[in-house]
Amino acid sequence: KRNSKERRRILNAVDNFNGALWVPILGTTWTQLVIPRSELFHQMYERAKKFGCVYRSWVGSEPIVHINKAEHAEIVLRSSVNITKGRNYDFMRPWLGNGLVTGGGAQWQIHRKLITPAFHFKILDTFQEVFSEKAQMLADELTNLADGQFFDFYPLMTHCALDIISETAMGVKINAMKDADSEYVKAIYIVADIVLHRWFRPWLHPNLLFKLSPSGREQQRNIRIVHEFAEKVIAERRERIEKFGIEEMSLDDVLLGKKKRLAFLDLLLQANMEKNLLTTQEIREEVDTFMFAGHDTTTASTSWTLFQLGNYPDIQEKVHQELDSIFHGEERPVEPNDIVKMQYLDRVIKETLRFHCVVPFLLRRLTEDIYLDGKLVPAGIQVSIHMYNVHMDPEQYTEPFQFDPDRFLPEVSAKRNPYAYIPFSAGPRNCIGQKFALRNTKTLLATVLRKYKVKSLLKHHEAKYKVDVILKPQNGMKLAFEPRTL
Ligand code: HEM
Repeated sequence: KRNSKERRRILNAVDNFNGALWVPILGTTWTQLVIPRSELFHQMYERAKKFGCVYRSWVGSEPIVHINKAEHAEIVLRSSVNITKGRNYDFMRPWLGNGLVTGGGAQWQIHRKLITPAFHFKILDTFQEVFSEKAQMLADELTNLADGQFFDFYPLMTHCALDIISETAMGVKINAMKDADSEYVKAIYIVADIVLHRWFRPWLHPNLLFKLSPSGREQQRNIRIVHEFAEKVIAERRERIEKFGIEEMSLDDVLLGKKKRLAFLDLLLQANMEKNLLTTQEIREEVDTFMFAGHDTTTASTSWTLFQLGNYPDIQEKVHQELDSIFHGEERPVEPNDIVKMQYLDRVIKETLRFHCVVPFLLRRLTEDIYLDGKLVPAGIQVSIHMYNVHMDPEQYTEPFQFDPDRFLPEVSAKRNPYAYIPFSAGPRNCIGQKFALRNTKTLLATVLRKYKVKSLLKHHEAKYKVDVILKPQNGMKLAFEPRTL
C-alpha cells in the first residue's frame, strides 16, 4: 500500500505528461469503451502520435505512463530492479497463479533458475523430433484442404501447437489435432478474452465485484476446465515417473547427451519430490503458464508468417528457393542442422513479428524511479511498453510500414538500437521460450512450405486484431493452400 506522500509524488509526476481526457471512475478507459476491440491496437498507435512518445493514461484511479521508443524501453527492460509486473497480470492470477509470467519476488527467481536449463539448446535438440513429427502431421492434415479454397487455418494450427507443447514440455501426448473441438482451447480463449475485458472496466477490478459479475463467473467456469486439464497432464507424468523411476530422467544426462528426452515438467516434479523446492500447486501454476505461453504464441507466430507470405508471392518464392536448396525436394524431417541454414526464413519470421507483435504490450510497476527525456517517472507507478509502436518507429526503421525481411540482415540490424526489436521482451524477464518458439516455428513453416504455396484472403494492411493477452486475428486466419509443383 502506498502512503499519501508517495501518491502525491506520483500524481505530480503524471501531470507532466499529455494524455486523453480523464473522467471520474473510468479515468481514460472511456476512450477504449467507445470503440470496437479490433480498433484498440490502432488507437494505441494513434495516441502515441497525438500525445508524444511518452504519454499517460488512467485506468480508473491508476495512472500509467506509456513507452513507445527503443531508448525508453531499454531503461525499463535492462533494469534488474524494475522487474515487477503490472496490475493487469493480477487479472491472470486466478488462471496462472504465480507462474513464471505472472509471478515475482523470490519465488520467481527460484523458478526461473530451476526452469532455465529445461530450455538449453541440447534439450531443444531432443525436442526436434517432436517438432518435426507434428509439423508433418500438420502438413498431412492440409492434404485434403489444399485445394486453393480459403479456410480458417487458425484452429488447426492451435491444436498442432498444443500437441507440441504437451509432448515436449510436459512429456504427455494429448492428440489435440485429432480433436478439433477441444474444450480446453475454447476455455483458454474465453479466459484470456475476459482478462482484457476486465482491464478496461475499472469497476470490475475489485476481486469481489468481479467474481459476482457475469464475466467473472464465466471466467471462473472456464478456469476450472483449464486447471483440470493441467492436473490431468501432471497426474499422467507423475504416474510415469513412479513407474519408471525419476533417475531415468536426469538433466545432467541429457546435457551430456546420454538420454533421449527430458520434459520440463520432469524437472519440476523432481524438484518437488526430491528437493521440496516447489509445491504441487506451484507445479500446476507453471504447467498452466507453459501450456498457455507455449502454444498460443507459436500459433500466432506461425499463422502470421503464413499470412505475410500469402501476401508477398515474391518473398514466398525466395523462401521456397531456400528450402529447396536445403532439402532438395526430399520429404525428410527437419533436423537441427537444417534450422541454422534457414537464414532467409529467419528474417521473414523476424519481420513478421515486428508487425504482428504476438505479445503486443507489457506492463511493469516501477520499484525504482526512472527518467524519460529528463522527466521523472516515480517508483510505484505502472509503465506500459508498446512493442508495436517501438517496432514502427521511423527513426529506427525506414518506411516502417513496408514488409522487408532484409531489415534483419546482420549488417542492417547492427545499426539499430538493440531495443528497437523486442517481440520477446529483453533483460531479466525476457521470454524463456524464445529459442523454443523460433525453432518450432521454423520447423512448422519449413515442413508446410516445402509442400504448399499459400495465399491470404486479406491484404497485409487489412489485418484486424483481436487483442487479448496476445495478438490474434479478429476473425480467424483465412488462408488457401495449393500443392507446389517442383
Ligand atoms: C513467438 C513466440 C513467443 C513470443 C513472441 C513470446 C513473447 C514473450 C514476451 C514479450 C514475454 C515477456 C512478457 C512480459 O514481460 O510481460 C514472454 C515471457 C515469457 N514467455 Fe514467451 N513468447 C513466445 C513463445 C514462448 C514459448 C514457446 C514459451 C514456452 C515454451 C514461452 C514462455 C514464456 C514464459 C514462461 C515467459 C515469462 C518469463 C519470465 O518472466 O521469467 N514463450 N514471452
